[in-house]
Amino acid sequence: MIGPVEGMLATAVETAGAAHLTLIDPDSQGPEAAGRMAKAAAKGGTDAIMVGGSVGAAGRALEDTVRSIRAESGLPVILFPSGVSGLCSNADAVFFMSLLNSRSASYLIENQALGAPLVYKYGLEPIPMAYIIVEPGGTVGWVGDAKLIPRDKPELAAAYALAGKYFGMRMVYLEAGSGAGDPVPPKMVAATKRAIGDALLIVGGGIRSGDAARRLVEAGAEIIVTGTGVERSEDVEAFVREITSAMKGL
Ligand SMILES: CC(C)=CCC/C(C)=C/CC/C(C)=C/CC/C(C)=C/COP(=O)(O)OP(=O)(O)O
Ligand SMILES: O=P(O)(O)OC[C@@H](O)CO
Ligand SMILES: [Mg+2]
Repeated sequence: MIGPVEGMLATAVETAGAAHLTLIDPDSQGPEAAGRMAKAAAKGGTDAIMVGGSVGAAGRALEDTVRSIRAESGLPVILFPSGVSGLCSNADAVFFMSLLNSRSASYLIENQALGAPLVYKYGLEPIPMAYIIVEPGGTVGWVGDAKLIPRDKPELAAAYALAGKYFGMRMVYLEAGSGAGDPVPPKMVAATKRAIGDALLIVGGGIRSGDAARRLVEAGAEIIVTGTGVERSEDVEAFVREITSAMKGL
């Protein structure tokens, strides 16, 4: 069943051609700074805030960060958990993902099995998502024990993505890893989108400019994620505006 946050993202994609998500890692700054970043990102045209990190995004810092972001930005918060400990009760939704190219049962199904009762108890909206990590993969590739998709093998990304769609996942996330030197190649994005049809394609990792975001959306990406660029920019509103104005309404 499609919930309100997923519905909002689908509508944003329908009306503007693409949506933008800002990733905030609770381990990178305190709750107040996270709230300020989210507020500026909202002014810059981001559609929702993802909260997570591969290491240390848990407990009180996670909850306080989510609270501050919701209060300051008024945007929905989607958890992007590295495991069960990345869940908390005061967010709106969770990317309920399986890392399809992991070698570890822990990231394929175990965290999800242990987390599912909490998602239910907390009343979080689960958004079923296939998570696929492409070279270079960064910290998340290592932590998630991923058999990284080679950058010159778009057909492998497309095959994993189609498997996810056949499992019923309505979103596919192609991830190059936070801070990647280059984003996922546009050819891989195009091949993946061709394979998954009406499932929504999210692309993230190493996207630092409006041009890069536009190239990915032209190739078939529907949701663009930026994390490091937002964390590092002096003027978050201007940075997010550069990305969103380049990729929306094409
Ligand atoms: C659905 C539930 C309960 C768990 C899913 C568990 C899975 C499949 C996790 C995938 C592997 C993993 C470690 C994901 C982490 C996702 C994430 C928050 C990545 C980005 O973090 P950043 O903070 O940008 O990167 P750094 O860690 O490099 O800072
Ligand atoms: O930090 P960046 O490189 O923007 O990557 C964001 C996201 O894809 C990481 O999960
Ligand atoms: Mg981080």
